[in-house]
Amino acid sequence: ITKEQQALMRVIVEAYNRHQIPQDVAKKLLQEQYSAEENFLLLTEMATSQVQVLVEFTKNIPGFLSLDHEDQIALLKGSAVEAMFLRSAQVFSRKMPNGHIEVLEERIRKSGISEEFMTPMFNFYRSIGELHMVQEEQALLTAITILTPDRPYVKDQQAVERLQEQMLDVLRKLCTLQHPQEPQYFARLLGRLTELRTLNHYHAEMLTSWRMNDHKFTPLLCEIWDV
Ligand SMILES: Nc1ccc(C(=O)O[C@H]2C[C@H]3CC[C@@H]2C3)cc1
Repeated sequence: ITKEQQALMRVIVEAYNRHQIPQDVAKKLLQEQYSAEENFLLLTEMATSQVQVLVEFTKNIPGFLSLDHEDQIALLKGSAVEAMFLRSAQVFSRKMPNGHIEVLEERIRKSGISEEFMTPMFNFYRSIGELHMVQEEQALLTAITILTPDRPYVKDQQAVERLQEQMLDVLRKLCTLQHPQEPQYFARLLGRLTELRTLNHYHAEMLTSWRMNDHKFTPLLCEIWDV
């Protein structure tokens, strides 16, 4: 790993750790009562803060702010669901003290999310948990997800590809260093990004069903998901 790649990684990891879900949202998960309405409001608050954290993290990805402004918006809107699930999977699988995980799982299960979406979502959480990623890998994988060139409406795909390739190169070297006994580890991480893409479809269904039951969203969520 070259000196500049180490600097790149430090910037990404610091940004990733600096922007975390506010503690008060996490605390509320434990305190509020368990009605479906209350659970939905908590998830809305959680998703809204996840999107805020995503925007702040993205602004710190070296080179991102030099991209075409409309492409910056297209990348954020195109990756918001995947970045949110990647981060909540990581929060789920490690950051949260044990008691909290069951509570969050319980609230998600009882918030009007349809069963057919629940399974793939928790399978994904489990598959991320099993990887035991270090924070550098988590931060780089999130940046790689955001810098996906073929999102809808991206005009200058080459510019995005150049940034993404830089991140992929650092991640590949890091995996070789961190997991010498597992040469396939890097490929497994990228395989998670494919699994992540399938969640987009389920998430869109989830939003539609909530909207049909007249559930309230925040302005930020309406804007990022065009609902
Ligand atoms: N009004 C909304 C509430 C929650 C979401 C959402 O995507 O929630 C995500 C956060 C974690 C729990 C369900 C998923 C993962 C979207 C709109």
